[in-house]
Amino acid sequence: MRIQELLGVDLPIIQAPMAGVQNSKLALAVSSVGALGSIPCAMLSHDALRAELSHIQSQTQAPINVNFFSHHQAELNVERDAIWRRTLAPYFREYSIDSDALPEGPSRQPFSNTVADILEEFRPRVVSFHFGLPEKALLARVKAWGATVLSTATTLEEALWLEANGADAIIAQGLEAGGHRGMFLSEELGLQVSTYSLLQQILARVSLPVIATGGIVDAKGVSAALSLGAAAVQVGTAYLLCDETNTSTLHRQAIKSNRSHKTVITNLFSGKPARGIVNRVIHELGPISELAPEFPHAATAITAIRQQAEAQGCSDFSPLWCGQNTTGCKEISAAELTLELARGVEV
Ligand SMILES: Cc1cc2nc3c(=O)[nH]c(=O)nc-3n(C[C@H](O)[C@H](O)[C@H](O)COP(=O)(O)O)c2cc1C
Repeated sequence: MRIQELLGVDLPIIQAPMAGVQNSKLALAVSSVGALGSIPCAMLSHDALRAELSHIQSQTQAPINVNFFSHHQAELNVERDAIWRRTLAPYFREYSIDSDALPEGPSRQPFSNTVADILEEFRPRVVSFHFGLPEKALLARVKAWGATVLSTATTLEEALWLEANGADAIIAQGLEAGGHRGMFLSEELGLQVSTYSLLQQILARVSLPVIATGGIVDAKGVSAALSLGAAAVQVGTAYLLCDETNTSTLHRQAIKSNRSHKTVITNLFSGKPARGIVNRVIHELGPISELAPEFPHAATAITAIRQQAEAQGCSDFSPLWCGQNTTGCKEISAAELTLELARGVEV
């Protein structure tokens, strides 16, 4: 089956779900020209999720991909958290923050039965997961209404695991990709490979359709990925400046600046590795810290500093998620960008 039939869309192009910078407005714009729009749901409350799904239902019959995290939610390790707060103490002092009285960081609950209850009311055609897949019974609930299930692999081993455990298509996320790495079997960053290498490694061993993602920003990139055998592409970073995103002014400034090519994989902002533009806190602490609490608990302390800094117009502590290739980022409508990308698809 062609991937367009599996996903219910005309174009083999998926707008990547991007938590924190977009909602259904971007997804609907992308969907309006025949590609698959996505909404990131990992940080939505149950009420907000229901509101987004109702809004989409009122606007379109076309499928929209709903995206969730399926990580194992670690308990907060109080000792490690205290060490982390001590590491960040100079910044707390700089911004006069009481590190003993921090509000909890942004919620990132894994996919759950409660969320599946809400989805069942709407029966979305495409559901994607980052960080593996939910446990078997929960995944079976999603598949029971006929959803196509996508999940991200960052290594060949992860792709083989996803194939054996119920994914319908695999998103091959290369090292270039912006945002969180979907890695779930190994934490070994040194084993992560670039998009085209990963795509070909997976295609050689897996029979499911493979969607290439990471560093694909224009028609030439789309064409290259498809000619290497990708069934579709997923594009994130290129959409970050589009009119329909909520990318903050500071984030936009960083993407448009002459430092946008300086991205690294860092765990400082959430506890899991993610790619973003280098800023002061990454520069001073180093991108990867053994001391950062486990995902998502690392977010609590740094978010408190980030909020104070951002209020002063400073992105020194902001997660400036961004892929390695920003050459396709344009301040145009998402429909225009999607149609530009579509020129890379042979018809
Ligand atoms: C700002 C940002 C936020 C992201 N958030 C998510 C997310 O919530 N869920 C997800 O599955 N992937 C997320 N990603 C990763 C994308 O799905 C995709 O792997 C990546 O954007 C592809 O690389 P590119 O940015 O070079 O196009 C995010 C990426 C970015 C840039």
